[in-house]
Amino acid sequence: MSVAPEAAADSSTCVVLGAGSWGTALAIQLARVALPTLLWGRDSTHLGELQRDRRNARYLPDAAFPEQLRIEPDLKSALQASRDVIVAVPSHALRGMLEEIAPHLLPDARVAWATKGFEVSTGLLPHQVAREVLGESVPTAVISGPTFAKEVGAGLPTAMTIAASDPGYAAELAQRFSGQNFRAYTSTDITGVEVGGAIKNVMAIGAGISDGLGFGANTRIALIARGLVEMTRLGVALGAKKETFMGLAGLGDLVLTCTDNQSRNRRFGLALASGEKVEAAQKTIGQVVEGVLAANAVRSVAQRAGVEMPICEQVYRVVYEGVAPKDAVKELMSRALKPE
Ligand SMILES: NC(=O)C1=CN([C@@H]2O[C@H](COP(=O)(O)OP(=O)(O)OC[C@H]3O[C@@H](n4cnc5c(N)ncnc54)[C@H](OP(=O)(O)O)[C@@H]3O)[C@@H](O)[C@H]2O)C=CC1
Ligand SMILES: O=C(CO)COP(=O)(O)O
Repeated sequence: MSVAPEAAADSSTCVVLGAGSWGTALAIQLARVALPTLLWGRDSTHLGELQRDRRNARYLPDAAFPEQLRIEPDLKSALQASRDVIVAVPSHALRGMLEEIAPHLLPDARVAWATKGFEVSTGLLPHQVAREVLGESVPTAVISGPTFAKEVGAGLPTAMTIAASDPGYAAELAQRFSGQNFRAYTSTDITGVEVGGAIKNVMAIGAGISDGLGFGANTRIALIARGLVEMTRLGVALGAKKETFMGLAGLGDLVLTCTDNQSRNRRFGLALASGEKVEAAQKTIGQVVEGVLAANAVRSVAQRAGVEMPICEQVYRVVYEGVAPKDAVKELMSRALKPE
């Protein structure tokens, strides 16, 4: 396999790292709007299949690759071909991925990530991890919002948020992704956008548990509305803007993930409510379930920040302490009454 020479020479080339469902969908979107796009993944056998089939049968089987999408198995070559790097690996792999690419980035490289979650061992948000690894001089951005990979792969109308401290970079990246089917909004509130993306996964587990136990629409919406309060409270304590949580990367992604079974986090919650064990439920889903790690990380981050997050706390207890989902709900309902 090799990179098409015209792709390597073109300054508009983007490289996407991570050939799971989201990396593949993002690469398809960039190629769909006619940008030369390289997709790299860590498993060369899998990449060979992508090259052969012109689709990702394992992670995104229904979406055929546009012509502008090329598979690049060599990480260094991919990074030499483009200054615009988009990282789409799970949160547990983000630091390692950034460390691996750092020595090979072009001098004017810009790095964005689509990862949702905190780093569990440190409680750091992705932009804080990136700053530790890449330093201050590399322009960085986060891509987030209500964006199921399957729907982006299918070209269905979608909106997302791109946040960067440099508004020019966010605007340029938004321009690159946007097309007739896709609209990217910009923000400078990196912390808010990242907190939204991390917390909504924990809430989606909660919503799956609630629906799986047979509770109704009232319960689901109470969870979403109070979940938004928890998310906002933590975000603001960490320096985010309150308004960000009313946008695509806050409320938008929270509602999407809590209400649709495309969400792996929601399906994980449904499985727990049906009595499945944590490991078995993760195995059945067969893809990353970020809310499992986030439930753990958020607990420590919230405790450190002195922020009360009762729904996240109960999701943590179900996932890590084996508390029965029904008992977790009872606990939430019996909390002392307070003003909204
Ligand atoms: N899917 C979606 O709809 C969306 C996902 N996201 C976020 O995107 C991130 C990635 O998730 P998603 O693509 O969905 O996950 P998937 O489970 O679909 O795929 C995970 C991908 O990451 C790869 N990977 C795992 N560990 C490493 C590593 N150490 N180095 C390099 N690659 C690695 C896997 O490789 P391998 O196959 O070899 O294991 C696989 O290609 C998550 O943070 C998620 O929350 C954000 C928006 C939408
Ligand atoms: O982040 C997502 C949609 O915005 C994907 O959600 P899940 O990881 O729960 O599938």
